[in-house]
Amino acid sequence: MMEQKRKDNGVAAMAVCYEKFDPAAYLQYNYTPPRADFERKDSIVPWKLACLHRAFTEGDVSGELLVDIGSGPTLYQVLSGCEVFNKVLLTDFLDVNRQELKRWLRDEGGCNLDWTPYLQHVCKLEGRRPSEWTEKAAKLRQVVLDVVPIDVHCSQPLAPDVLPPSGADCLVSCFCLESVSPDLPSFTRALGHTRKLLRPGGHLLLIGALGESYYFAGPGVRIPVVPLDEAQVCASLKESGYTLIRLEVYTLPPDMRVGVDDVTGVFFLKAVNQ
Ligand SMILES: C[S@@+](CC[C@H](N)C(=O)[O-])C[C@H]1O[C@@H](n2cnc3c(N)ncnc32)[C@H](O)[C@@H]1O
Ligand SMILES: O=[N+]([O-])c1ccc2c(c1)CN[C@@H](CO)C2
Repeated sequence: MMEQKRKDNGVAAMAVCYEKFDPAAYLQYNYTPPRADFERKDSIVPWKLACLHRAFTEGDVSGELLVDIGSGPTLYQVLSGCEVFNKVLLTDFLDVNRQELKRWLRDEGGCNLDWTPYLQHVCKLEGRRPSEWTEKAAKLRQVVLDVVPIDVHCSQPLAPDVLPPSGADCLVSCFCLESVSPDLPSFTRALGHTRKLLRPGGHLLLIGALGESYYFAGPGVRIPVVPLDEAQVCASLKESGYTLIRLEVYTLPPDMRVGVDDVTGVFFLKAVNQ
């Protein structure tokens, strides 16, 4: 009884932290230069986009439905996947983030970040002209089904009727699980909960923070993070029932450490549910 209460308290405390999450600040901190500088070979966001582009297009990932776990206020994570899947479901715990994404999807203006450079960069990765970013934006708006609530700490993270009985064909999740879990066992349990959303043989594309113990999601909004190393990520992946295909690591150069967190590295992994 005490153990369950301890788990519940940790998750509840994390939810309180997220009440102050500021999408505009978060986007400013992490998705503008230098971390998102498309002219720099060593910038973090182009590295992430290259990992995702390769993973979605190297031939083993296929199906109808791609689900993004913990989308936040960002779209970069599905810019390659929207060309491979004809249905994309975005998810987040917070309504402020779901509303940010819906504003972009409705093309009504008022978004807190201009995604054009991202769309142009991914067009280039696809061998297309950057000017085709408008077609890519239209494609993304066409394939996104909805932006729905999610809680990865629930054994059923999504509402019952959201997914088809067969589940998703592919999951993508970026900087979510380690940023919402009070400790490593909770991170591993959340990974296991997400696996239940994925069909057998489906793929997981996971991006996350290494060595990070906190990040700022707004002025004075300090959110604790489970500090992970590669070995822990691989152990949690195996314990939750996934089979690792590939793990890649980006180590932050000093000028990518901009004071909004203490992250030391970023991992990208591709895994399969079998
Ligand atoms: C660090 S942000 C990551 C956002 C985005 N995926 C990215 O790549 O930048 C973590 C996200 O997890 C969401 N979140 C918080 N608690 C959650 C929970 N219990 N289940 C799922 N997502 C949660 C937050 O609302 C936030 O959008
Ligand atoms: O450099 N980046 O592209 C980037 C993007 C998002 C995030 C980080 C770094 C590090 N902190 C996490 C929250 O735990 C969020």
